[in-house]
Amino acid sequence: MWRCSSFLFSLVRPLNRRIHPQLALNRFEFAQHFFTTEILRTANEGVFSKRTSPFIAFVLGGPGSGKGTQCMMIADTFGFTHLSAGDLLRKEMVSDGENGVMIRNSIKEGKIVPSEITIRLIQKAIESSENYKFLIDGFPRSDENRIAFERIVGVEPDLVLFFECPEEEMMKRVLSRNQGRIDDNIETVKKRLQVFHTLNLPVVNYYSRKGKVHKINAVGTLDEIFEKVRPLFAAFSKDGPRN
Ligand SMILES: Nc1ncnc2c1ncn2[C@@H]1O[C@H](COP(=O)(O)OP(=O)(O)OP(=O)(O)O)[C@@H](O)[C@H]1O
Ligand SMILES: O=c1ccn([C@@H]2O[C@H](COP(=O)(O)O)[C@@H](O)[C@H]2O)c(=O)[nH]1
Ligand SMILES: [Mg+2]
Repeated sequence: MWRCSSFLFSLVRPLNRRIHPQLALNRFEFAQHFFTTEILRTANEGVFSKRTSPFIAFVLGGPGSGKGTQCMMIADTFGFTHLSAGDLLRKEMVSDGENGVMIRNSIKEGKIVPSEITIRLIQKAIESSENYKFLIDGFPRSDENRIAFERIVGVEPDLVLFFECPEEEMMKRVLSRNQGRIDDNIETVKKRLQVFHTLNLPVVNYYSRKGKVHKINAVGTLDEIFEKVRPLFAAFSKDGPRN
């Protein structure tokens, strides 16, 4: 679906620009204009069947709060595509791309990679997907990230999940994760927690004021936490339409 819109967008973009800059459509506007009918025809998921743009849930929480773990369970159960911003950056980091070294240094220091880079990776993943429902895990990390996403991609999240977890628990989980991540060490975790408080939380507060945040107590077994998450996605099914 979105891959298709991207291809067609690339065909009409020069035309848009020649006509009038204000008439140029961004990619999602284009998808809305040209694919509304198809979504209406194929969708079969209650209130969301009338959607004309992708369904986007931002999944936020401190390091080790369980975002990735719960996203995998949501994706498996409800047919979402799970896009972890951190995973996309780690993949880019080991590719031959020009930003590899900068991304590695940022992750090692627990710093936030420039918005344009992360957004480009997320946007590419959305556009190349057949799906229309996405979990964006670990993004936006700052108000600057959030504003850039809204400006570049032109959509707001439909809901925001926030996993609330005590610091000692997050620290314990990260330090016993054992996946070979370069930021799973005590020095980097301390920095990441600081960034979480100063830059990530304002994003949660912003969406709270807009009534979009669903706060989940992230302490408990995986299944206990998933049972709190489940009702938020009840309108979706695993075998629901992907295009
Ligand atoms: N409810 C839980 N109880 C105990 N351990 C958990 C729980 N949820 C996840 N974990 C474990 O904690 C570690 C961190 O979880 P996860 O990778 O899902 O966190 P995250 O929020 O994605 O972290 P990061 O932001 O660092 O990517 C993993 O080893 C995971 O298996
Ligand atoms: O939007 C993002 C997401 C992540 N980063 C960088 O990656 C690491 C790890 O992210 P996880 O989500 O915990 O896997 C994070 O500390 C940042 O350095 C980012 O810059 N922007
Ligand atoms: Mg994660």
